[in-house]
Amino acid sequence: MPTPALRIDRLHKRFGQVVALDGIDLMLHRGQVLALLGPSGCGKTTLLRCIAGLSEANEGEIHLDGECVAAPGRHLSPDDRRLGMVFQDYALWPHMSVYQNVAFPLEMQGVKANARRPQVEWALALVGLADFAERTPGALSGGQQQRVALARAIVAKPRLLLMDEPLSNLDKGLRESLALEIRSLIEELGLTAVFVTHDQHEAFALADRVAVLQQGRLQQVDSPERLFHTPATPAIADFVDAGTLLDAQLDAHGLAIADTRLPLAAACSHQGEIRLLLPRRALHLCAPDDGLLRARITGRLFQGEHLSLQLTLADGRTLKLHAPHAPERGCLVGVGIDVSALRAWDANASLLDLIPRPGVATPVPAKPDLRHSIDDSGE
Ligand SMILES: Nc1ncnc2c1ncn2[C@@H]1O[C@H](COP(=O)(O)OP(=O)(O)OP(=O)(O)O)[C@@H](O)[C@H]1O
Repeated sequence: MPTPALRIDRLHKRFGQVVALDGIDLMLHRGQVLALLGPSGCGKTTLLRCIAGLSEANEGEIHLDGECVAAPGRHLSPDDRRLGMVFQDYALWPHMSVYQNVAFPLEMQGVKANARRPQVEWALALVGLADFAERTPGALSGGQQQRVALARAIVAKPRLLLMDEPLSNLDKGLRESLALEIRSLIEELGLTAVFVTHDQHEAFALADRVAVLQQGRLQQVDSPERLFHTPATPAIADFVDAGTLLDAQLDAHGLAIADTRLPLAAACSHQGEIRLLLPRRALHLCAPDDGLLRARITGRLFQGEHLSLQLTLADGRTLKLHAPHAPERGCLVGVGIDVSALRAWDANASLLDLIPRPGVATPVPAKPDLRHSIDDSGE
C-alpha cells in the first residue's frame, strides 16, 4: 500500500470545556481532494488548523507523506510542514503587488530573486493572472484576489493544499467557475488537497471524498455520490438535502405514511417509529389514482432543467421532488414511489433494510408524468 499523503489518528482537541475534535481518524491518498463538510461549530476549521500546524491538538497524531508532524510532544511549525493555504478572506498583503504576494513563500524559503521569477510567472499564468503582476490586491475583484491567493499557495509546490471556505466570499456564478478552475488546477498539478466548507454543493463540486463532521466527530467519509445517495444517518441526509425526511410507522401491516400503507417491512423485523428518507429520484408524478400517495402541488419553481415541486400530503406534511413537467399549483396529483430507493432508520439512527412484506407484491411504480391527464377531479 502506498504511504498516504495524510493520515490522522485519534485526534482530540479541546478548548476548555468545549470538545472541538473528538477522536478523528482520517486517511487521504496522493492526488485526492477531501472536503470537510458540516454545520457551523462542528470542528471543521479546528481540524484544518491542526493539519496546518496553526493549532496544537491535545491527543492523537498527524502524518504527512509518512512523516509525523504532530503527536504528543511533537509539533512541527506550519512552515516546516510544506503546505499551501488559501483562506476565505484571501489574506493577501494589501501593500504588496500581486507579484510580491505570490513570491513571498519562496522568499521565506530563501529562494534567490532570479530563481523566484519563473516560478511566480508559472503560478500566475496557471491562475490566468499573468498580466496582473504589478497591481495591488485592492485593484482586483474578489475572484481575482482568490486566484492570487491560490497562486501563492501553489507556487512552492506544497505537499498538501489546505483551503478554508475558499469560495464563500464570491457570488454564485463566480463560485461555480472558480470551483471548476480550482478542480482542474488540482488535477493538472496532481495536488492533494483538504478544504473546509459548510456548503454541500461546493463539497460535491470540488472533492473526491467528503468527510461529514458533526460535534467534533466524523460521521461519514465517502464519495459525493455515495454520500448523497446513501447517507449514513438522517442528520447527514438532512444536511446534504438528499430528499424528504418523514417520521413513519412500521407495523405488522406495513409502512404507514400519511393515509397510505406501503407493503414493506424491516429485514430485522423492527416495528415502531422510523425516520424515512424519500429521495427526489424515488418519486414521480402520475394521475391521482395511479400513485402510492396522493398530494396537492403547493410549491412549483421553474429551475431551467426541471421544476422543483413541493407536494402536500393528506396529513399536511410535505414532499420535495423534481419533475420535467407538472400541473399548476393547487392541483391534486398521484405520487409514484420507487421503494427500492427509500432509506429508513430506527429511533437510534441505525439503518434499517426495507424489504417487501412477505406474501405481498412490492408496489410497482405507476407510469411517470401523465402531465395532461392530471387534474383536480380526483378530489
Ligand atoms: N479559540 C477557541 N477558543 C474556544 N473555543 C473555540 C476556539 N476555536 C473554536 N472553538 C470552539 O470549537 C468548536 C469548533 O469550532 P470550529 O471553528 O472548528 O467550527 P467550524 O465547524 O469551523 O465552524 P464555522 O463553520 O462556524 O467556522 C466550536 O464550539 C467553537 O466555539
